[in-house]
Amino acid sequence: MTAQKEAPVKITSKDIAQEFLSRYDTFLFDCDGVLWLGSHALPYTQEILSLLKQLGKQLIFVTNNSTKSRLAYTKKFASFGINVKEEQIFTSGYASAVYVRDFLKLQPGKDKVWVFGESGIGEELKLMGYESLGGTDPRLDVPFSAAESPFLVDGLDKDVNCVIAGLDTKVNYHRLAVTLQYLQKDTVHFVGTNVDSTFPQKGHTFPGAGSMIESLAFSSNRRPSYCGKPNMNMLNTIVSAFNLDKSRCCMVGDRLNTDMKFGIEGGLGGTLLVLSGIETEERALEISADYPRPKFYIDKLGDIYTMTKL
Ligand SMILES: O=C(O)COP(=O)(O)O
Ligand SMILES: [Mg+2]
Repeated sequence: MTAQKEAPVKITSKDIAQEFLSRYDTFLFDCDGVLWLGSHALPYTQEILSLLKQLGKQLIFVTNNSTKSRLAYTKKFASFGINVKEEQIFTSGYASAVYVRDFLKLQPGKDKVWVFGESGIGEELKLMGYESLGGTDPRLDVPFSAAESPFLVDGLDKDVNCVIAGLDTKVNYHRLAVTLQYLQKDTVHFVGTNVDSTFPQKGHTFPGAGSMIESLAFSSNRRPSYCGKPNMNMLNTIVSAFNLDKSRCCMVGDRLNTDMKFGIEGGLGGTLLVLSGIETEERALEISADYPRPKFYIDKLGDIYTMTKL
């Protein structure tokens, strides 16, 4: 892993904040733990994003959260008073659908995808013309019975050639059991949205997508192809979509092994770790083989706004 040799700089004053802002033209924002915790916006999220827009900065949102589609995210942003276009948003669900289309080259209208996860994955697949099964189908909410599951009684769907697994807050034995049946076929590809072991919410840390996907990996004795951060395919898609000068880009995130790794291994000019989600100051400063150190860190994103404005 490319190590960040210099110790991370903590943004603690107006001068450091302004110097930080002047270095970059484009900011790539992680969402959970940076902009909000579930339905609670973090302080001054709306203000810092509009300040950056006023300064002429380009804003891109890169989330490992696959539960919502990009369109659904525009509505979440709007609920916080933030106007964001679908093209500015990249989710791990979208990245997984792109992988199915461009790398696995599954055929829309013919190949189907079994989804372990929420609506964000199936909606992105549908936009690309793929039929998906499983996912939010309410019949999966029923307690599992091998003899009665409508997904098993008539046999597996022969057109399913891929499983995409992501965060599912309705995870249960029925979903795990049927997904495993598809993964036991070695012709079925195994795609994971994101590795995040945990998921930050207001006042709590809950299980993340990785904890569910790894359960499927363990039972099937297979490894998934993970598509979200820190996978470089996701970064390459973004860099070419916007023709970005990577040296003038900064990745802002709350997790070292996804967000900071994504920015550092992707050769972006900067990385900013916020301590409002998963990580602590101690871990930000630690030298570890498992995750890189960020270039900058700050308690929370909104502090940049309060430091420069108030
Ligand atoms: O859903 C997750 O696990 C994390 O999402 P994030 O990348 O926006 O922090
Ligand atoms: Mg995050």
